[in-house]
Amino acid sequence: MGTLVEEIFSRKLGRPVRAGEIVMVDVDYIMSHDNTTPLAIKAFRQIGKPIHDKERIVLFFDHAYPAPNIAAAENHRMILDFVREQGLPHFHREGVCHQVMIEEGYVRPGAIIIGGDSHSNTYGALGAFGAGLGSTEIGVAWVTGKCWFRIPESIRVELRGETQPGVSAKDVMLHIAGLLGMDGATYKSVEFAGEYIRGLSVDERIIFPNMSTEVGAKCGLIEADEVTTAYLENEAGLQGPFACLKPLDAQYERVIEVDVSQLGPAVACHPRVENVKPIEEVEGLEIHEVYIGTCTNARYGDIETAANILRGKRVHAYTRVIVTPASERIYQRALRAGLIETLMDAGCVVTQPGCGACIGRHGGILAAGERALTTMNRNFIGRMGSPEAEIYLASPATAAVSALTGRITDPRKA
Ligand SMILES: CC(C)[C@H](C(=O)O)[C@@H](O)C(=O)O
Ligand code: SF4
Repeated sequence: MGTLVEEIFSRKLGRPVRAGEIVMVDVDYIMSHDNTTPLAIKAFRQIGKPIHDKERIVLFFDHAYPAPNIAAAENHRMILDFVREQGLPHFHREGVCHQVMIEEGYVRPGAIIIGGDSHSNTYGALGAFGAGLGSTEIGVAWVTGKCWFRIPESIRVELRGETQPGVSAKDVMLHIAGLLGMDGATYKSVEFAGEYIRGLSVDERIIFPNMSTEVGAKCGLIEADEVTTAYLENEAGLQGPFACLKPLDAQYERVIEVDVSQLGPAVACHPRVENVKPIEEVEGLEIHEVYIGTCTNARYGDIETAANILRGKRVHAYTRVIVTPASERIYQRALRAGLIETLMDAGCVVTQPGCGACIGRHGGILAAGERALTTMNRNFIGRMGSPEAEIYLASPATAAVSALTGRITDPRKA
């Protein structure tokens, strides 16, 4: 009996655990990528002991892949040598780590997964505990197969109603980020629930735990239901039974209720995610780059939304528009459906799957004085390149409509 995070840890440990307790648990998977694996390897070498279970380690090249410069190339070389030396079986290059973790079936309801990446919270969309940790802890977990946690207190976000046309799950999450603020859920578990969440696809649900990181949360969770299990069977190739845990007689530190039918399209303004404004307040602001990508909003439905808006039109002459599908699977599906052609005909640059322009390494770096409108989750200073550039966060529909005008534009007016 307890909150969803308490239920997940209680099941794993075989005894009831409560918020505030410090526990040591076996982790199901340990994820890291090209940006965080090098320091994990360093810690691993310092410990000098063998890997506990190779099956539980999942490694990615996604943050700067294919290598955009010599340093990234040397980095990949070093990691690949390690993968071969250790004979690690789970090595991926098919897109953003979090998306591929889910697609490839590493994420099961009830699982405990740690990742050397702050958006490892994403796995909570399928009822798994996912948390980001530092590289040293990743290296230690390779050796022990375990990790310690302080069980977090929980905030419940109850969402009801249906969104109006032109308003998407991203707008709802931006609204919540504005409501909670960037330290509004520090080290908490944020449970997203209610009829609105139940009515969303897994692809849309992912946005909420993914961006729980932006409000400081240790994890973001959605209880697994029949939508989750259908996804796991049909998309991730998993077979049940699944541990679809539910909170029971739970004690929440705070319960927030939002009627989503009252919300309009939202924009998180530079340089803080919590700086969320109704689109009317920023409409008309000139933009130099539109970036549709990342683990937050580059799934099939997002690409489809953008393609439907851009079909038969041309993006603004002075705005570059970059679309980076989150994974190869999404890219190929979009290709087969003709969406990539539609986007290219409209003047978009479609890049290889991965983190792309998200952290300013390659594929869409901003110059000083430039302003980007993107479907990402973060907009702090310097995130996409020059510290003198500005980043505004929005939904795929807002991004696509704005690509046509070169200015922040309300998707309801398209
Ligand atoms: C580079 C990596 C460690 C980082 C993270 O942990 O989140 C990145 O993925 C990000 O989104 O800022
Ligand atoms: S897409 Fe962006 S937010 Fe997601 S893991 Fe990559 S760099 Fe981080």
